[in-house]
Amino acid sequence: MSNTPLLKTEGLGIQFGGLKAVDEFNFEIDHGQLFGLIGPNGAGKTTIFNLLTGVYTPTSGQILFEGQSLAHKSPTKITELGIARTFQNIRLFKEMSVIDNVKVGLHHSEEYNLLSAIFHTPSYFKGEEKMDQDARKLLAVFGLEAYADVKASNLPYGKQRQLEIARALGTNPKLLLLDEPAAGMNPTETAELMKTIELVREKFNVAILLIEHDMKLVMGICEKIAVLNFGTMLAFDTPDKIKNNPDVIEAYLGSDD
Ligand SMILES: Nc1ncnc2c1ncn2[C@@H]1O[C@H](COP(=O)(O)OP(=O)(O)OP(=O)(O)O)[C@@H](O)[C@H]1O
Repeated sequence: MSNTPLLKTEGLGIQFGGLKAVDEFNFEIDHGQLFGLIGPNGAGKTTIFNLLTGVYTPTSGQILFEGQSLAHKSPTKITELGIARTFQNIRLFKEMSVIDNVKVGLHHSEEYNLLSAIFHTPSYFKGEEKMDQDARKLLAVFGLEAYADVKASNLPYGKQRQLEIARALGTNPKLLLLDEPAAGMNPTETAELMKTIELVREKFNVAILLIEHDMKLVMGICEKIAVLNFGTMLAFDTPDKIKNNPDVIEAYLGSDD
């Protein structure tokens, strides 16, 4: 079992009508690794996240998570198995408090007994208390504990993105997928985010795959980078090699991004 990669895709593909959005995508990531996924707009990056999380069903190939096929598994089941994500456009429960947003994620990992919840038994209160403590611990990692009772929509933009990551971590993932976490951030927020991502990887011992257009961030923290172009993998290498790969320069770095 120790040789089994955390995540492996074999010939993964999906077609929408005549368009092969992702084609023959072969990729591997192991426990604790921090990889990037880059490529021009429309290259298929978010589609890959949607395939990995069960939002889309592949039309070819397969996805193995700890050696187990994810075929026909629902997004909820996939979260339970250990894959969590954030979205390109922040998807928080904006009217709820910061801490309640984290608790929503924690429900996945808690043994939740419906009867005890309805009748508010002592075990319900104990469960609630534990959830509250766990949520506060997670917020503390992101320096968000002082904002626990603030409405999520009232947080500054950069902190909303951090909260989304905190909520995803609440499901106790082994693999965290971050979709353009620096989108819309100013340089100070981006620099803070880079530190947060590295801290999360160390503290939670989680593998991270991130889609990002901010090259400074990607090149600065990723061990390896997969480059996607028109749905196919153009290169999969270390940041230094990617930077100097002529195909990549032409397809991506030379484009408007
Ligand atoms: N549900 C869908 N139905 C039809 N086409 C789709 C669907 N989802 C994605 N596509 C198409 O697949 C291609 C890849 O889109 P995707 O959003 O994965 O790109 P991306 O690399 O994430 O781009 P960006 O950097 O702009 O977010 C695009 O041509 C897109 O229009």
